[in-house]
Amino acid sequence: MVSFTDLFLTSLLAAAGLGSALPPRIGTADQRAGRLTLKQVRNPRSHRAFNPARATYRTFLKYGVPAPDYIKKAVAHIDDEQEKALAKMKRDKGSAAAIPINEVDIAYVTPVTIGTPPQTLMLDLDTGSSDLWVFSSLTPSTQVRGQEIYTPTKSSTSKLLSGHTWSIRYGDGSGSRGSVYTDNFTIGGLEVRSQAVQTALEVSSSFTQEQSLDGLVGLGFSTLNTVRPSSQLTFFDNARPNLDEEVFTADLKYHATGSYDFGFIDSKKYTGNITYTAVQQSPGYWTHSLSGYSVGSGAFQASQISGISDTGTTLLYLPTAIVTAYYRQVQGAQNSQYYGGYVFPCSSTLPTFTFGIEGARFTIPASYINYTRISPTSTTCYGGLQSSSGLGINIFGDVALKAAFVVFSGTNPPRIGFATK
Ligand SMILES: CSc1ccc(CNCCO)cc1
Repeated sequence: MVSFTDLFLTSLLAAAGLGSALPPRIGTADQRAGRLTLKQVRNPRSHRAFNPARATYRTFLKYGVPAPDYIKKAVAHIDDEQEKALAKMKRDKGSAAAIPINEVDIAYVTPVTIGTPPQTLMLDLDTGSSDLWVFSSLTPSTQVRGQEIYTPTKSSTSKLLSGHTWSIRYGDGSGSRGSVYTDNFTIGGLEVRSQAVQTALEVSSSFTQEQSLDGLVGLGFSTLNTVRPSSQLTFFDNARPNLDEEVFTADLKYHATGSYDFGFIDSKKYTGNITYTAVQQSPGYWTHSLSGYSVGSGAFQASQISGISDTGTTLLYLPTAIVTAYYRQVQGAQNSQYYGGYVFPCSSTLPTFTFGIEGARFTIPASYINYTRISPTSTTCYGGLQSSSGLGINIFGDVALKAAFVVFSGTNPPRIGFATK
């Protein structure tokens, strides 16, 4: 059977007025004694796409005929087109804003679009969980207070994932549950077709009260997803195969809009080098260790502190011994049962808090730890650093993460990187 390549070459050679001077085939199938059979194999080292004009050019060279100019130009034309095509494939990326939902950065939301035509919602990208759920047309109106909702029946690309349900409870006691659709979903220009979108049939009161938050995008590992009978993949796990780099980055800011990037690391967003450290992905959080800490100008205390980097948790929760060492430096600070944590006079001068990632050091400004007044007229303030003793896990929440540029790397094995900014 004459192959496409043969036909293509013949036609090119014919066009060049060279007839079918195709090179003789190598590798005859003849098994008679005294004859040699050579099996052709693909060159495993050739990563470059096949450029037919280059093959023709070589044929000219092989038969000692100077290749016409247009053949040389054709080689370049095809190389350019292949280069551009490659640049488009596996080059997905996205970049979107991370907007604080109130004046003390209790959470950050990011605009996303769902469905056809696109419905825009503001969702909390949460590395501490792995469900993508939204306020929806199925959420009782008594539980919706100003949130944008996703209405699957208005999307021509929505599909019910029949028989599937979900239910989630977060560390702060909030929660939600519901049904599941798949639909087109984009963040910052990065699209995932048929992303599982979990539609809320019920949300807890703390979600109802957060009127600027329309749901969550879980960016933990998909093993934590609560959809049953079959669990669903996160947006990042769905997008990963098409991303230029298997990463997403968080650049959260203090009382300002930051950003999340997918598929690339923007060198304009950080200074110095990124220091990476190992991630344990079981049971599904971005679990890693700090290499130690220091309070204010005090000496660095080296100690492996295991915890989770969680963009969906507001504060920094560390072992009681570290937290008491910090507040011992704050005149009038106390661990208040009444207020449920460490409080201090708002007029206090707080020390900075520094944490280590391997050999690197990241300092949280005192202002981040002077988190908020107990009430608008109170002179008592609540700390951004609190004890993790009641949680059973240390949580490096937004108070810590906004002091760095953070790279969540979905490579195998996964790792997490921190850089100053
Ligand atoms: C009520 S506002 C709210 C935002 C995010 C979450 C989930 N974050 C915790 C674990 O990452 C819970 C409540």
